[in-house]
Amino acid sequence: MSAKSRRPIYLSYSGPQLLATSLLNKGTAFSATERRDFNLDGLLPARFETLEEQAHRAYLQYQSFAEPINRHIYLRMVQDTNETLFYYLLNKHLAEMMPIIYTPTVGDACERFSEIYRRARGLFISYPDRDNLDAILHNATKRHVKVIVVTDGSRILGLGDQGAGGMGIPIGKLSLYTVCGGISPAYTLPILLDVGTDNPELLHDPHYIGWQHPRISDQQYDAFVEKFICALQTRWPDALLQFEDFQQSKALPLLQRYQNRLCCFNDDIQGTAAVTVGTLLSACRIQNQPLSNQRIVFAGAGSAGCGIAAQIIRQMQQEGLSEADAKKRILLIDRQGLLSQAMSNLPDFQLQLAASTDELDQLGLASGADLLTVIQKAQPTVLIGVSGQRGLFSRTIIETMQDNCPQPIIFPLSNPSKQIEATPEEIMQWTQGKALIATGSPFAPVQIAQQNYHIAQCNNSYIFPGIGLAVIIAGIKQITDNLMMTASNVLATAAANQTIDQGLLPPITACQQISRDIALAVAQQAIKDNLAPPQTLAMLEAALEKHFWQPAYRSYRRTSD
Ligand SMILES: NC(=O)c1ccc[n+]([C@@H]2O[C@H](COP(=O)([O-])OP(=O)(O)OC[C@H]3O[C@@H](n4cnc5c(N)ncnc54)[C@H](O)[C@@H]3O)[C@@H](O)[C@H]2O)c1
Ligand SMILES: O=C(O)C[C@H](O)C(=O)O
Ligand SMILES: [Mn+2]
Repeated sequence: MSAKSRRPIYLSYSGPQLLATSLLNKGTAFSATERRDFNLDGLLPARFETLEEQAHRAYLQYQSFAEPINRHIYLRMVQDTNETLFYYLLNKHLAEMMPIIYTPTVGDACERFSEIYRRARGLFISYPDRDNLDAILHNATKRHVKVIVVTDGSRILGLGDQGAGGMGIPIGKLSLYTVCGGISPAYTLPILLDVGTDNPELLHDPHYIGWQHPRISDQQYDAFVEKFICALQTRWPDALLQFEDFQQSKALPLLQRYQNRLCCFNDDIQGTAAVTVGTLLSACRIQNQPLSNQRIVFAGAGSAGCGIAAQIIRQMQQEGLSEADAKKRILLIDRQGLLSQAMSNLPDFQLQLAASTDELDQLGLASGADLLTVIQKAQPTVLIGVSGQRGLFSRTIIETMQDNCPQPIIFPLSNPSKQIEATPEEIMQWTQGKALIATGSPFAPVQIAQQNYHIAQCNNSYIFPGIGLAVIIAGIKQITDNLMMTASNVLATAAANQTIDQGLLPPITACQQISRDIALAVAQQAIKDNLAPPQTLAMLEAALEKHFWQPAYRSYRRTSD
């Protein structure tokens, strides 16, 4: 539906209050009639500007900042002043601005959150306010919240505990829900659960903006989250809740506790698994091999690593392997080396995926073997980095892998860029341009022997906006691994024509189309799986068109009209 054919919005706001409401503010784009009707005369300079003209000025201002962090601060200011202009700008310059509002610059913004803090956005729910949750949610002032991203700031990208500074992540993720998934910013809400921080620098920083207190005990934490979830369910029972950047000890337990109680998912476990399986399928297509032929080694067996491994096993089972045989194709390495069933004290989610003693014997590997030894002996065809450790993939490791596999698939997925296991440039040089690479953060194309290779950004941002859109158009009640698998297959299909030099995934500028495709496929699957009320494809398509928000100014009328 074009913006022009949309009905006017009836407002009770006027004057400075209207200009201060970022979802409604048009700045110099308020017409003469609107200026008169809404008491704006004299509050704006004389000239009327179109959105396009405003965006032109904003882009010049944006370019006047050299440092990514300053560009981030600028864009966040535009977002907090005029959201229509912010999303119009983003749409126009998506490839350039996505790394500024999202990964990797959002990582700097989280680390420096207190220092660069300007204006309030979203909800900070701190532990001392635990008896006031309903009032806090009420203060969000948004009646129709449909997508929430929540973090407790405990594992922000590969940057560890950032406390309240972690709020940068939900804000950035929700910006992508809007720009890629067409979800109106009026429906989104970022939330930071402030349960303290164990980051010593933040605990001693006189400017720290959060609750300056060590993280609460596990018992207090569980009770607090439970209260939060209950308050959410009372106020917005149909909203989608995305858990984001929770530390390992919390991520999976929270997902397991809540996935059957409300419409929620953990992006680092499930969204990452979906994008990675989709990207792997794209690499397999280039190699003309099924996924089930690959032997896969993980460096990092945390939320992301084990989430991806579990989804790979499901995909291999779909290709015809038994669960046991699929498991055998995967080896996981964490700080203590190769994970095996012989290790005591492994958490359950790792134990389930750890190698059996029989497998170790067959491969001639010892429990706890280091990465290099595992690569020498197991001869993997795929290496996935989700460790957050810069430099973990050394030249020796990559060269050793290629000794037994001429075209290795190597995915250093850790974010932000400074935490990557090895850069695409390094890997391409060490493999003479042969490796099929995908990274979590964006990287410039690599030139080898006069050939430019684009590097796919295997980031969950290809997945979650489409999931959100699916929930909205179909009224999905629960997010399952099967729905995530549907999303990864849609992504693989979208990548079906990629050539090696174009990279394993379509460019991020294709994200709107991919999100639409994911939304429709996931919605249909949810209906089949009885997770949403029946609707025809035509009905879903119509709902998608109706909901897909585009940045354009609407006309306003006074409520008294
Ligand atoms: N590309 C994406 O879309 C995406 C999505 C999620 C997470 N990530 C990235 O993956 C990384 C991990 O995220 P997570 O949620 O799994 O965190 P996590 O803390 O749950 O897991 C990280 C694991 O790496 C292990 N590790 C640390 N040093 C290691 C080493 N030298 N060798 C082997 N293992 C080591 C840790 O012990 C831990 O188990 C982060 O950098 C994050 O930014 C990327
Ligand atoms: O935030 C990202 O860029 C991806 C992912 O969710 C991460 O935690 O690294
Ligand atoms: Mn994350």
